[in-house]
Amino acid sequence: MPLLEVKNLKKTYTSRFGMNQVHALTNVNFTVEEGEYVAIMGESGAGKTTLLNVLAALDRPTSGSILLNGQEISTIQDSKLSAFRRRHLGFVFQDFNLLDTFNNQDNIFLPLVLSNEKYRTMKRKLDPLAQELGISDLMKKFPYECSGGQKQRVAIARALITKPELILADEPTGALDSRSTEELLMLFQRINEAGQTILMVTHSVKAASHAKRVLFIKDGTVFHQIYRGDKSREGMYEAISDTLSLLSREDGRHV
Ligand SMILES: Nc1ncnc2c1ncn2[C@@H]1O[C@H](COP(=O)(O)OP(=O)(O)OP(=O)(O)O)[C@@H](O)[C@H]1O
Repeated sequence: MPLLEVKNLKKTYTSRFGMNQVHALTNVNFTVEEGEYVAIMGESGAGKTTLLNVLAALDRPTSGSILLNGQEISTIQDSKLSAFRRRHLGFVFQDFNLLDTFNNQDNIFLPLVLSNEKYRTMKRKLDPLAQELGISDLMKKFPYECSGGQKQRVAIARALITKPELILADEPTGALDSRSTEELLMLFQRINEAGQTILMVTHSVKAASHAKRVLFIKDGTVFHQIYRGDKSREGMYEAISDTLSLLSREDGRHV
């Protein structure tokens, strides 16, 4: 059984008085196996953020099915959604989403605090993770005292501390300089090699070339995919660039 199974997923936004409809996801089908590292690419407006929001159970699909470990998530009751997200998913955002009024340690503890874990248990989980991510010295600092790359590592610690089945990352390198981008990509690779499943939306060909598979979304559907296979990073980079330029042409359906 795949870790994530998305079937016939549709999302239509309807304006308040029903005058306008936008078919953001027209028919999305794909699966993600445990341990995969998948990037999602596509032009602006293709439906990537919509897809991520629906997968994250932050928004409801219009129809279709999303199974995470066999559990249908599109029909989970509102009252149970936050707990579901905390238990099963980890999030990494472009703008980090850290709370500036909490120090880094408390930001990382947040999902555990919400699950009523004891301080001692939280600390036991944090210490090896902070060490692995190279942020042990930053625990008492506040996010506004840290660089973008440091903040993103804190955000990754917050995502990983609950041992989620799936990390959903939305443009995680978008706010980072090239050195921090490289560090983050190496870190994602290490985390993935340690068994963590990652699904990442990105505009960056470089970021996507680190993934084991890239899905291309066009007009609200999965249009094409590339497997890394035994391609080098450079080979993957080229294959992604070629596909993107085909996608941007009107006759891209010949991919
Ligand atoms: N809340 C909303 N209400 C109405 N239409 C929306 C809403 N959110 C997104 N859309 C529309 O749905 C389509 C897909 O948008 P989406 O944000 O998912 O694209 P995207 O691929 O993430 O784009 P980008 O790369 O620019 O972030 C677009 O036409 C967008 O205008």
